[in-house]
Formats: sequence, structure tokens, C-alpha cells
Amino acid sequence: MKKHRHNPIVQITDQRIEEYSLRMTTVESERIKELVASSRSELDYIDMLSGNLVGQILKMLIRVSGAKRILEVGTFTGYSAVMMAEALPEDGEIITIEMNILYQELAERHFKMFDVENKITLMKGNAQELIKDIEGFFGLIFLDADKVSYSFYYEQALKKLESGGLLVVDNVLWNGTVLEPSDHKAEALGQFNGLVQQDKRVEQVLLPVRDGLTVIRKI
Ligand SMILES: C[S@@+](CC[C@H](N)C(=O)[O-])C[C@H]1O[C@@H](n2cnc3c(N)ncnc32)[C@H](O)[C@@H]1O
Repeated sequence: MKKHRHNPIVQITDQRIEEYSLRMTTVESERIKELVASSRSELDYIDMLSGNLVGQILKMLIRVSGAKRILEVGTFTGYSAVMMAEALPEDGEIITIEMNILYQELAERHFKMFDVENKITLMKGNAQELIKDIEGFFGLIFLDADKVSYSFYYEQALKKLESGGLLVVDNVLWNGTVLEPSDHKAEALGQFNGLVQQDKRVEQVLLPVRDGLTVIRKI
């Protein structure tokens, strides 16, 4: 029998509005639906997967900005990486970092299965160590890994973003608990949001979509 996590991510918006928004949003491709089904059949829980609202925002940002080189921190089973690959031109590339061996194997299998392995490179290991040595600049960076390290990743990401490049950061509202932090993750995310808000090097919008998504543009 499948296990359920004690504290799964819940929507911060009204559930009916969330469902309506999903119904009115471009539908996931067949391969993305298959990837979700495959993830569900392999794992006890898949609530870390960012979902169609975040996925479609990423795709839209890639198409509108023309970003060709993308860095993702936090692959999980490859959902957002494959979504982003769908919006990339033929010569585009994604580097995605994952430290969990089980997720690495599953993501790798999905990249092969869904024919995007030529566009996606999976870096295996701790992003906190690996990110510093990644060379070149990126048009878009998607930050979706260990929440307490967001401020560290933020500085690294700013160094690696092209001027005008986008940093998209997931879970910035942490179930709304950033308003009154009662654990170290909520506290770290609250500090991160404040850091971005004060930073003159960027402009940003915090979207109350799903668990909170901030889109940051490097000036
Ligand atoms: C929220 S999930 C990513 C979801 C994925 N972006 C998606 O939309 O399907 C976060 C992932 O980051 C990975 N992770 C957490 N800390 C990490 C670190 N320091 N280095 C690399 N991966 C990390 C976790 O193992 C997990 O798979």
C-alpha cells in the first residue's frame, strides 16, 4: 500500500480556484502524463513534482525570453526538466542537478524514455558543491532543491545568469508558513524572500501560484 507523507504540500490558494486554473491552462503533453504515471508507480509520494501550473509558467518564460541554456537545481523524477525541454529549441540544453540516487536513476530513465536525453545533462551529487564549478552563463535557472540553502544558491545563480536572465524559485511561500515561521525552512525562506526584495541587482515578482513561485530578472 502507498504511504502518504504527513505534511504534503497544500495549495495556498482556494482549492477550487486551483483546480479551475489547472483546467483553463494548457494541458500537459502525453509524455508528461506518462512521466507522472511512471513516477507515481515507482515512488511512495510524488508531491515534490512541481505540477502543470509551474511547468507551464516555466515553458512560457523559456519561449518568451528565448533562453537556450538552462540550469535546474533539484531534478526529482525529471518532470520540470522534461517540461522545459519541450519549450527549448533544438540547440538548447538543460543541466539539472540531483543528489538522491533513486531519483537520479528514475530521472535518467525518463530522459531516455521520453527522448530528451540529447537536451538534458543530469549532474549527480550535491548541488551546493557542484554548482560553483559549472561553467558558462544561463538564460534561465530553476531553483527547486533544499530550501534552507536558497540564499546560497541565489548568489551562485546571479553569477551564472546572463544579464536579463531569469531565476525562477519554487516553494517560496512554504504553505504560507513564511508569514509566521515556526521551523527552520520557513525561516530560511522568509530570509531569502527578504534578501531578494532588498536586492538592487534584480527585479522580481512573487506569484502566489501553488506553493509560491518567484520570478527574478537579473538587471
Ligand atoms: C522539489 S524536488 C524537485 C522537483 C522537480 N524540479 C520537479 O518539478 O519535478 C527537490 C529535489 O531536490 C533534490 N535535492 C535536495 N537537496 C539537494 C542538493 N543539495 N543537491 C542536489 N539535489 C538536491 C531532492 O532530492 C529532490 O529530488
